[in-house]
Amino acid sequence: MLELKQAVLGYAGKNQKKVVIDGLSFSLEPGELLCILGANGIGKTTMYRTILGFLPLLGGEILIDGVSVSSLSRPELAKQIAYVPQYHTPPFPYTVFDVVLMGRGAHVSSFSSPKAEDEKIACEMMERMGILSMRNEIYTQISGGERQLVLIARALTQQAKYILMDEPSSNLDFGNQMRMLKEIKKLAREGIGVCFTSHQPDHAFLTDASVLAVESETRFQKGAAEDIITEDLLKRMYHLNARIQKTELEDQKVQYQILTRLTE
Ligand SMILES: Nc1ncnc2c1ncn2[C@@H]1O[C@H](COP(=O)(O)OP(=O)(O)OP(=O)(O)O)[C@@H](O)[C@H]1O
Repeated sequence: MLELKQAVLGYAGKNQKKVVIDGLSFSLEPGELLCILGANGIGKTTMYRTILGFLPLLGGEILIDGVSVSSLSRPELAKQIAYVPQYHTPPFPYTVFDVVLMGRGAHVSSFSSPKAEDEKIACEMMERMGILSMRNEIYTQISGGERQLVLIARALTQQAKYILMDEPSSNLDFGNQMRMLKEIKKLAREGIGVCFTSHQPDHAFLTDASVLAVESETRFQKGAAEDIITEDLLKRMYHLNARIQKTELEDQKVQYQILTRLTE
């Protein structure tokens, strides 16, 4: 289990400290799908970067199965957590295949090169994301949405226990958004703990994800999507008057939809 306990997240310079999130506690279980909601600038990326050790933890603890992530080496951490960033520009014009194969880094010792087995896994994951035919294209010359799919394939290739995704649907067209959501739901069913941020609360309903709502520096709540995403929450978080419509479907499932109108 990945656990944050009273975590204080932010930026510490030589003379000043900027706390963005203060006292965040939640856990992500293997096989759980968690959607993190929060307004722009609330601290979602800061949280990911702290979990991954790119930013120092300013207080509290971050643990995997009871062990502090700060005590893990880079390859040990990479076997536990894969990350899909919002933006990524590699320093060289690698091919799509090379970028995806980089996900095997933690599994290949520094003195050896990737083996046929690593290449097979990379190809399988490209196929899964529908980008195998792009394998020889230059990563810096493909579209933003295509890059997003490549980064997801790279994270899958890492075969980590947990995947953290920073707005994975932000550059994707409607069809690719739905396919990506289906894919991450499937990953969770396969036992991976998947956490994704989204600016579309609908995505939490669509995927039956649990939700962590980050409302302010000190106000957070986690629970089932239908309990957390309320009309009041949408007003507090997005300053929006919206209605949540509940529809009973024939197969006894319930569908929740967020309805908004543009008013003068
Ligand atoms: N390098 C930095 N130094 C100081 N403050 C920073 C730095 N990077 C980000 N911040 C601040 O941290 C806060 C949280 O930013 P963060 O990028 O984590 O938000 P976010 O929730 O991911 O936003 P968005 O939804 O817009 O991507 C913001 O106020 C931002 O200005």
